[in-house]
Amino acid sequence: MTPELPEAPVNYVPLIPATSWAIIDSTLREGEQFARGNFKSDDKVEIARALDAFGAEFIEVTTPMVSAQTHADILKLTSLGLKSKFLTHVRCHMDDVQRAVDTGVHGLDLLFGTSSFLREFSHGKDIAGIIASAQKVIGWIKDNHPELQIRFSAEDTFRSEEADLMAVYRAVSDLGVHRVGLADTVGVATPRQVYTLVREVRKVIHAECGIEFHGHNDTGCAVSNAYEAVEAGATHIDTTILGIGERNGITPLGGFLARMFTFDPQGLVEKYNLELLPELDAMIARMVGLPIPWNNYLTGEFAYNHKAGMHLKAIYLNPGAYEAIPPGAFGVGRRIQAASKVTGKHAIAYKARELGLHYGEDALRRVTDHIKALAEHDDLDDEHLEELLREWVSA
Ligand SMILES: CC(=O)SCCNC(=O)CCNC(=O)[C@H](O)C(C)(C)COP(=O)(O)OP(=O)(O)OC[C@H]1O[C@@H](n2cnc3c(N)ncnc32)[C@H](O)[C@@H]1OP(=O)(O)O
Ligand SMILES: O=C(O)CCC(=O)C(=O)O
Ligand SMILES: [Mg+2]
Repeated sequence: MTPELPEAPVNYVPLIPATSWAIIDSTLREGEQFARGNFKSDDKVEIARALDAFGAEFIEVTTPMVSAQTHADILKLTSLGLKSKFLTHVRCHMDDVQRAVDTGVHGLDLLFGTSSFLREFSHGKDIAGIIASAQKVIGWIKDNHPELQIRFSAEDTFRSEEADLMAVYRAVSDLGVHRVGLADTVGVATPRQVYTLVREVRKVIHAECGIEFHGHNDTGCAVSNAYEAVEAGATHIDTTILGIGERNGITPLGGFLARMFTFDPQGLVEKYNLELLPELDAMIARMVGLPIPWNNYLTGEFAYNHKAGMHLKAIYLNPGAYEAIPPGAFGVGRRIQAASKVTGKHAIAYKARELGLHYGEDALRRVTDHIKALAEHDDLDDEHLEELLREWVSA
């Protein structure tokens, strides 16, 4: 139990219990499609182990069709004996599926683009052709590998005709898939669209069928859309560490968990080793050769930086005044930036007390104003602040 966790009121029932959804982390699939996502075999093992330690329920890996090395890497990953279940993302094609079934994965994530863009420019099949391929491929898997979980996703869902989508989802549900996927492939969906469509899809699939959401971040809605999907009844959310993926990526693991934490903190603590998130983010930043963005959810350098005097007064009394999520729950700390021009007397008094110094009201006002004036163009560093507080206490 994380000590800083906010206490839930007695008889509190979480609005969205963490038990209602699972993570499919796709750092090893969508993440490989990121501009700098060129993971070596050892990197893949490190990522899989880290996700497993974190508690990710599923890890999605690239299709073995990519290369002989990728095929060998999947075999290696699935033989690690991890608790996380591996899924491989394959085209709805017999060659791909036959190559994938013996890789030791728990399931196959099939997809077919259903929008007019992808029907015309990607694979050239109409809706009837997509359904016919799905029947052939899913039928073969069911007959030959009934142990495998099957998911079927309509790629570019949110630019597809609703009637087409419903026909496809109904057909694959009738074929007995375990999950259907909605993919916001170009990141164009709004939260309301996601909510509405998930509800509609729920009506045409069988009762046991899960619903997965995969959302790109082109218009900045990847986290909100994943949240709306869950609120509407989605059972699985695709994430990647730091959100890496095609173009500007997908729902980031940290961002999604930050969102969901606010509904059921205890549930998240029970499911995941949340305090490992900084290590996960740092690991991927290192592998892709980029810094963690300064404003990254939870783990960005300034995600828990407090500066303004009005904030600092309250933060010292109760950090919850200006923090939705206690940083300790995710293994990060807060930063108090007390010696800037926007500081106030309460923050300065706290800093002084930390040094064992006590200021009367007038002296506190004077030293605060002096610090604010000195910091007009740049903050004072800790050393300078301490020196000044010691000097002015007797002045
Ligand atoms: C939105 C997404 O992220 S979808 C996932 C994207 N992931 C990948 O592309 C995985 C990495 N890809 C690869 O290594 C290669 O593209 C491979 C091995 C899959 C295929 O390589 P190639 O045979 O050289 O084909 P190429 O990539 O140029 O073209 C894509 C082919 O897939 C077909 N295709 C596209 N979508 C699907 C689908 N859902 N199901 C079946 N076939 C499909 C296209 O029709 C095209 O085949 P064609 O040449 O017979 O028309
Ligand atoms: O298979 C899926 O559901 C998602 C595929 C994908 O990466 C996308 O559509 O952006
Ligand atoms: Mg994608």
